[in-house]
Amino acid sequence: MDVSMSRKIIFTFIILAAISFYITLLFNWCLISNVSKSLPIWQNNPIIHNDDTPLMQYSTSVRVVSLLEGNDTDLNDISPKYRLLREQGLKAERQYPNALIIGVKKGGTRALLEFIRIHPDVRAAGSEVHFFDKNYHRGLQWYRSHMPLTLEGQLTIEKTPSYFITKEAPWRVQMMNPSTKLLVVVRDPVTRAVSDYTQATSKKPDLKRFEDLVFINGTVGSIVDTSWGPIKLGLYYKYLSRWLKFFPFSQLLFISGERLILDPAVELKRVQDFLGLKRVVTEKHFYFNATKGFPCLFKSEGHSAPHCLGKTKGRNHPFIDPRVLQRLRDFYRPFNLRFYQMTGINFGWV
Ligand SMILES: Nc1ncnc2c1ncn2[C@@H]1O[C@H](COP(=O)(O)OS(=O)(=O)O)[C@@H](OP(=O)(O)O)[C@H]1O
Repeated sequence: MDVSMSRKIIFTFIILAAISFYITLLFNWCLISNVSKSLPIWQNNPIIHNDDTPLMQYSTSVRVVSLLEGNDTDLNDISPKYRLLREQGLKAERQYPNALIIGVKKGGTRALLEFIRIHPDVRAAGSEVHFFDKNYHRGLQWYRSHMPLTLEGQLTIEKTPSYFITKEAPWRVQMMNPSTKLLVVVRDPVTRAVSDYTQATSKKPDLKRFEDLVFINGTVGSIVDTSWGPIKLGLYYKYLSRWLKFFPFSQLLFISGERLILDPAVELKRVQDFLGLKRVVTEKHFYFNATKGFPCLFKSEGHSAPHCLGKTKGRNHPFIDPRVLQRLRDFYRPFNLRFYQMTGINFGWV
């Protein structure tokens, strides 16, 4: 091999080495710049989850927040949805309820809550909070912490049916907010008593027969035992007069439990008007489920598919001696009349 030939080989080798070095450099630069671009994306998009537990991911502590149920500090979160809300001047907060479904037990209170919360301007506490009866000692902050997050303009609603019969509840609610709107779902006290009893037997199957508990000495002709819870609770006028000592009549709305089953849209129209809401919940939201025998929903906040209320709503009632039922109707008649006079509504219980 002559000298000029070996020079050519060395020269070609140098050129090739330079090109390969340049390509490697270019490749590494692209790689580094892409990785650094993707890092802020991880940081700006924390994973949305229903739990508050921190999640370790990509060796980084990622705060897990729920858009709907998080606490107030979640608002400082940099999730794009919150940023969007903030940019629009919207702030999500927990607030005390503007309206309460105060009763009556077994009147159809769950149905009312589930129906009204379809409304986009309504947010509801999912379970009964029992603040104004059992949990009052826990304080208002505790109560508020059990409320859902709401945006400006949205109403907060809570339902605990035992409020209606709790002696202290009227003044306690008034102390919280004298403008609180009060919703009362009422139902024929006779069927309500049977419904109450049916629920009690589901928890205590060895409970005496309804017929044996209704009367003081257990016989049909004798005195109705008004100390027995299912009977006492049907004396609506008595409980209502307590509430009227603390709230003007205009702040109460009475919903017929029977109409809520037969024609939910009509009752929901009244409820929306009373709460100052646009009439959004209409007949289009309901269908009648013949098997269940009750109106059900096409969709709601938590379900995108048609669904009915749970198994504990719309139970089969036991057979009750018709003479006992008639005796109870006669017993309630004067008290119902008094209630009709107080509310200005004839609920048609016969
Ligand atoms: N749409 C629909 N689906 C199912 N059930 C309905 C509905 N609308 C009203 N109801 C009636 O609601 C009764 C239960 O009342 P409450 O929800 O107030 O009960 S509770 O006090 O919260 O336990 C329940 O009483 P029972 O029939 O005795 O189970 C129902 O009659």
